[in-house]
Amino acid sequence: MRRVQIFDTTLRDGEQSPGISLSVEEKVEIAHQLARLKVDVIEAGFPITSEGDFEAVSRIAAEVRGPAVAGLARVKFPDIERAWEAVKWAGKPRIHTFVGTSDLHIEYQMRSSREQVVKEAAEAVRFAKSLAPDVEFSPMDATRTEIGYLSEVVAAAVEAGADVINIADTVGYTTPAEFAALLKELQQRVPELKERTLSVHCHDDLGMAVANTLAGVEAGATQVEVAVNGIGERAGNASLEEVVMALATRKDFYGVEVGVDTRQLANTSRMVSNMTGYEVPPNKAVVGRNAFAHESGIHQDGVLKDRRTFEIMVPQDIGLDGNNIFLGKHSGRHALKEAFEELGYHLEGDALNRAFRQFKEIADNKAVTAADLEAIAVDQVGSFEGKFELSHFRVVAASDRQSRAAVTISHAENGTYEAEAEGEGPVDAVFKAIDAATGIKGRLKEFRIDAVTGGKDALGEVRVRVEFEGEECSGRGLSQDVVEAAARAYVRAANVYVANRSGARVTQEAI
Ligand SMILES: CC(=O)SCCNC(=O)CCNC(=O)[C@H](O)C(C)(C)COP(=O)(O)OP(=O)(O)OC[C@H]1O[C@@H](n2cnc3c(N)ncnc32)[C@H](O)[C@@H]1OP(=O)(O)O
Ligand SMILES: CC(C)C(=O)C(=O)O
Ligand SMILES: [Mg+2]
Repeated sequence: MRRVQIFDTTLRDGEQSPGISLSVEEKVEIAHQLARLKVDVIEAGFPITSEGDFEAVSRIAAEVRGPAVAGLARVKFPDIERAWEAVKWAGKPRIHTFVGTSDLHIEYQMRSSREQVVKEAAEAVRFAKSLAPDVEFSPMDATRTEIGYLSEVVAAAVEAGADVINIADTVGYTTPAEFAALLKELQQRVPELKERTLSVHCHDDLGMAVANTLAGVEAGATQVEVAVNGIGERAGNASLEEVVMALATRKDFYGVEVGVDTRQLANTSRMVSNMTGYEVPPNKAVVGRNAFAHESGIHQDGVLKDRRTFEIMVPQDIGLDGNNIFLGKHSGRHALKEAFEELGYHLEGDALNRAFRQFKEIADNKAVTAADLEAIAVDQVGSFEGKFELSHFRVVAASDRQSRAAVTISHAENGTYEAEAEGEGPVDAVFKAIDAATGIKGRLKEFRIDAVTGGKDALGEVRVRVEFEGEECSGRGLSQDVVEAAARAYVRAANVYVANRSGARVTQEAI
């Protein structure tokens, strides 16, 4: 049976979603989970774009074993060299180079010509192939590229040594039937494609990314580029879990195999959602919380008699068989570490110790759920611990006057600072008191609060984006007290600013 390779681009195209900015630690953690999920390729980033991206791709290449690790590069030699420097540590390194091939892209973005682009594409592939054993080439905006020219570019890339040709529906423009016809014609025009991997990369602008990807498989593609929870540029990429479960559930129809361990899908989806702050809609296919919930009487009746009447997949298939995590205030570090592992997180050393303290504080007040543990893990994996720490705060809030807050902030080297302030509500008052204590004035740009679980005793998770002297920094805080969660998030953002100002480089947390 034909095997379809799963190329995951959560950490590259997925991270291009507006507002998502993962730290290096978070990317490495997600990459480990993708390896557990057994994807075939992890596109870990676009190394030339920043020091942070370069570091993330290099670390993933060096630390994560199993999948191939790809780095993106324009058809520019410096991009390709940088991508190679980052991926070369991988067991299976890949350089992925791309260029716009539609007349729109050539004329208006590249300000170039068809002749020049085909030449640069071939040179780039040849150069990449001189460095890496595995090279992928993508004609960007392929679905709006005239087929004759698309075939010419693809043939040139194949001739130059490309191992994988990835046909990108960059702006989510095509339809399933049209895409299948395009791929078939391309294979006829470039027969050498038979000896290469044909890949598809679809965007969801018209809500057809998954349908187009599956049409690609029907038309002969043996690699699909997807992202967890369908995140990605604009409306996102084809969702990994939907494509995988469609291929697995309808194996009878598609006649292909995938190597993914589908029982890791739910964990992976939650991890990506928690770390990116992009929530999964309740009615989302496969991983939405209602995907296996039956509301109406007739459906419930059917499922009670035989699940197959209204369910085409079972929750266990995606790892929703309930976990066996029972942790309470008497649990120790080993049990906590084990529980984190079960949820897909690897915490050690200081991060585990901080998580353990946080866990004990919570367990003293409430029953700790798997969702609480995930929130604690995310809080520790992605957090940057700087010099300032919130030691204590007090706030008085009333509906008929300004709120008043007092904070004590400790500094790793300079002792403690205390300050008081008034504000429009308790959060504003605490933020102003923190400004006064640290001596750094921040301007709140974004504030988000989420309850980790239901119930009055739920943990509150606050994400802030704050501008300090023209520089925007993010922070995240977790506590049963939402004002405390907000204060912790704000102090973390201030720590990022202080570290950046002093020359240390901190890759920002996502808000
Ligand atoms: C469809 C996709 O997902 S493509 C990937 C998108 N991802 C990103 O853009 C990642 C984040 N990007 C960045 O950090 C920056 O854009 C960088 C570092 C890549 C480049 O920054 P800058 O050098 O300042 O260029 P800027 O982004 O303003 O413009 C892009 C330039 O690359 C050119 N370009 C775009 N794609 C390609 C390509 N595939 N190959 C060669 N050149 C390209 C453009 O024509 C433009 O060139 P110009 O400066 O001569 O006009
Ligand atoms: C880099 C390419 C493959 C891309 O993301 C796109 O065209 O959408
Ligand atoms: Mg894309």
